[in-house]
Amino acid sequence: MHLIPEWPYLKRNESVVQPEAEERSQKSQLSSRKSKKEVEVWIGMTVEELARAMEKDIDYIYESLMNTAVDIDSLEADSHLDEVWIKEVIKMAGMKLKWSKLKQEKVRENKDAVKRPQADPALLTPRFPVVTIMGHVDHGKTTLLDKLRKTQVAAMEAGGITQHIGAFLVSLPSGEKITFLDTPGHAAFSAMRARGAQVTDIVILVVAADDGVMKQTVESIQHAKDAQVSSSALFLTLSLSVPIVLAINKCDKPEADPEKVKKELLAYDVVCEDYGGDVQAVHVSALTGDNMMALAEATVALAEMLELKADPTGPVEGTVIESFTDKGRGPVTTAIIQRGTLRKGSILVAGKSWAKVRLMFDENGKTINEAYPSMPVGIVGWRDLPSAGDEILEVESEPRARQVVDWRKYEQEQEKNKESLKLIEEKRKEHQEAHRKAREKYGTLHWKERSLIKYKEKKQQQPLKLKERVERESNVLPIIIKGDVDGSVEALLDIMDTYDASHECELELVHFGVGDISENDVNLAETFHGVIYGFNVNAANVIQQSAAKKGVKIKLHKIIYRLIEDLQEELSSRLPCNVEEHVIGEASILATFSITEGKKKVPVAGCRVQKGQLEKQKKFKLIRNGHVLWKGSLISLKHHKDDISVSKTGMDCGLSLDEEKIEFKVGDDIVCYEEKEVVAKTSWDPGF
Ligand SMILES: Nc1nc2c(ncn2[C@@H]2O[C@H](COP(=O)(O)OP(=O)(O)OP(=O)(O)O)[C@@H](O)[C@H]2O)c(=O)[nH]1
Repeated sequence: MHLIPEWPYLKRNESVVQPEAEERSQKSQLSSRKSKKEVEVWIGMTVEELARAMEKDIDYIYESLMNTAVDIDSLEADSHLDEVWIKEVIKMAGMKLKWSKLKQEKVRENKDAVKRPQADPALLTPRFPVVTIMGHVDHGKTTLLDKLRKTQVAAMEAGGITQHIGAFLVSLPSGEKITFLDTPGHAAFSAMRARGAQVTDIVILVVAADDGVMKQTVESIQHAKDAQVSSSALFLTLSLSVPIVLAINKCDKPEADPEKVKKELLAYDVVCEDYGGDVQAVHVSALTGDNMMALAEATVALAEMLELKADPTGPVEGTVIESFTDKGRGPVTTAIIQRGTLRKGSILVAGKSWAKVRLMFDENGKTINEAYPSMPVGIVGWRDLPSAGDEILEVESEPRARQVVDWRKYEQEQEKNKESLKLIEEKRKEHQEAHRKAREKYGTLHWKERSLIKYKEKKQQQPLKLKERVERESNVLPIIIKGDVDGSVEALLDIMDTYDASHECELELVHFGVGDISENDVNLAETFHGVIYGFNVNAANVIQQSAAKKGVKIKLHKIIYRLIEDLQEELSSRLPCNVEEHVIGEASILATFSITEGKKKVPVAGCRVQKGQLEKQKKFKLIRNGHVLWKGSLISLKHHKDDISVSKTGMDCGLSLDEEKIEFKVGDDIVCYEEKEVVAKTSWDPGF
């Protein structure tokens, strides 16, 4: 690797790979090491950051990496450099590297809590099914759930008040139990699936017998097919869909046609038992409660076939079904327990929240002390509100819960950082593409030469000399750009490139370069009536005084977008003002007649002022059916026979216009207005 000797920005003593260096005595090597400049670096630093840390310009970094494996063409100021290249550049510059403690990213140890491995089959005990009811709008999901819930309430002591906790348990006379989720079907299902959580063992698909298979029926089937089964008996075949029980509803209606429903479902691979498949179909009426028990039994029968089992021992695992904030209790969640047994005092984590369980209750609001797998339970004690679908895991202690939440927040932060890096990378690629196109046009010329060619091309397109144009037209802004380093001038020129002829004021680059503002810059600006923009450069007092004398504006900035804002303002100030009309008064024409003045007949409009006032000295327009027929001044404004200067709301007046050919019509409108100049704003927005 070597540096190009003629590179102008590389001072001799900055070159590292000096063959003589090896021949130096140990003593001199030691002393040179001591005097080496120390550069603070960190992983992921950008080209620009490295240049700044080394007190060099960006081109220095490019040149240093020129003959390495780095793809220079795709390297931008904000490109992140690999650790190896950071080291290489520092080494080549003969500088010493120091890893920054603050910015160096330490790889944090993963402190997340995770589910336990599959339970030993010997520990598994039977559990009851968790069921979701799905189907098309108005096919009777809510009525069905209500009926099922009431069966339960009736089975309990009369007058029991049910509480909506997103799920409820139904006990059948046979002693079997079913947990129904009563969260809005699709939304809850999708939220849980999006988080990879699956709590449903069975879907009851409700189809109205008088309506048949509809759009959301098909979507529900798709949801059931896409979902994964949480059933322990089926855990080896995770790709299996959630089994369906078909509830053909509204069978009490005379127009009900259950057979049509079954036939229609064949097209979606839902094959009922009558058709040789394994889907049980139950004809029900959610309204009358007919066959409710048969539906529950069909569900239990399917659950038995699924051999649903869970491990009720060890730390709890579950899923958040719903979460809400209760005025008195704070954040509350409803959960379905899937493993272990939840007890008061357990420490849980879910999403980025944790809880020490203070209170547990069932759907009847009754405090419970334990919740087993498949049981819906309300949990109080959360620090923040977890989301539906979040996985609940029990951890050993509060400090451990805090650690998990901390880690998850950190991980989310990292994700966000990655996303912004991705965005930066996309921007870099866009720039790279623009550069590639420019290179196709200009070959491998240095950017300075490219800018000069572009500058000359532009000049050729505009044959009139700039000076003459500036003198003739006020909407031309000649500018001179000075920057501290090549990189900043190039960046500014790139931004100027986004300015095109479609913008109302012409932007003319008269001169650009690196370094402080000079007398020459001031002279050029004076000649062309231009403005000097300096980025990270100075203008000595004498220069400032000379500029002031010559009426030349020097604008110095240290932040690039401030410079652009300033330039936008300057461009705006060169634009002609916009003229806006302000209405002073409106009148409608009630009668038309003419008067004789000398030999001439002058048409007169008899008006009533409806709004504001008419002022004789202001401008007027005549409007018919929304179209402006005339704009101009009045030659007379009268009240009866008297000349007046103002006619106010509600007053009648007669007026004649400075255009005699106009014929007034009853119903026309007269508008009195004035014109106001409004400062225009440039439409150029380079996106800062
Ligand atoms: N005749 C008859 N009407 C029913 C039956 N089940 C529900 N309905 C009526 O059908 C209408 C819709 O019932 P819902 O239970 O609100 O239907 P849904 O599927 O929950 O509707 P969304 O919540 O909008 O998706 C209501 O007017 C019910 O009274 C039934 O078995 N027979």
